[in-house]
Amino acid sequence: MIELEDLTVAFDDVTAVADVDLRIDRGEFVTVVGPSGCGKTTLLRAIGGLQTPTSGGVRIDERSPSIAQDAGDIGFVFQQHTLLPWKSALENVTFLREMAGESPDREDARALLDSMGLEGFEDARPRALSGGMKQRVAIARALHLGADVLLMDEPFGELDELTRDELGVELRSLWRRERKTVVFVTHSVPEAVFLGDRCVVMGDRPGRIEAVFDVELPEPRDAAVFGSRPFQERVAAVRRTLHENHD
Ligand SMILES: Nc1ncnc2c1ncn2[C@@H]1O[C@H](COP(=O)(O)OP(=O)(O)OP(=O)(O)O)[C@@H](O)[C@H]1O
Repeated sequence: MIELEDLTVAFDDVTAVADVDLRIDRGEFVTVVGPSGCGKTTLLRAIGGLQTPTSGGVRIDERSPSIAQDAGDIGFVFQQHTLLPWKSALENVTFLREMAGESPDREDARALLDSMGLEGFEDARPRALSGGMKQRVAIARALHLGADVLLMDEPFGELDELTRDELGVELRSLWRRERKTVVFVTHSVPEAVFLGDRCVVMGDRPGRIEAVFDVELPEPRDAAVFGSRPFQERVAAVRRTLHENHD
């Protein structure tokens, strides 16, 4: 379980995140949506131990984020794929575990790439992969680490809309198989509603939680959901809350 208690992160003259309380259950998929600059990335970085809180705190299964990270329990996926250009897709997946001193499990890495639709691209370098494929490799890399918690910061932000929808469908189905705890930050309301069990809506100045929506949609969530009425109603409700809290 991830517990945020009274979490505040301030930079010189900006309070990026103010008094955030949130509990995320093990195996839950939580999305965070909010206007640009409202503190989403800062919140995610604090959860992952990359940003020290000014006050309040974060516990991951009763441990500090840095201890959880040292134990290999947190995987990150960022907007920029951060793959190593000189390594193949397969080597990029195994690399972080090798860095951690573990022997590479090429079979697991290969299976993950296959499950992400990258069969036949194991030996390709990143420059030969499309943006969507690179993000698939980055997700496989995080899963190969064996982390229970995946922190994802706009991972599909640079992709075209169709690829973004496709990857959303794949990620949700992957999550149903693996049941990782996922915290997923996005600007996109439809993406937040489609992916999340709960959708956290942030307001800005200072960054705070305005509302948390339970998203109950029929499973499995596939592309047909995007056109469904319950989906569109939830998107409209989240949008309303965002607009109400943005000046
Ligand atoms: N290292 C830093 N030093 C100073 N200010 C920072 C730092 N990191 C973030 N901020 C400020 O904190 C606020 C929140 O930034 P953050 O990147 O968390 O927002 P965001 O919601 O992720 O934005 P976006 O959606 O545009 O990526 C912004 O005003 C930003 O300028």
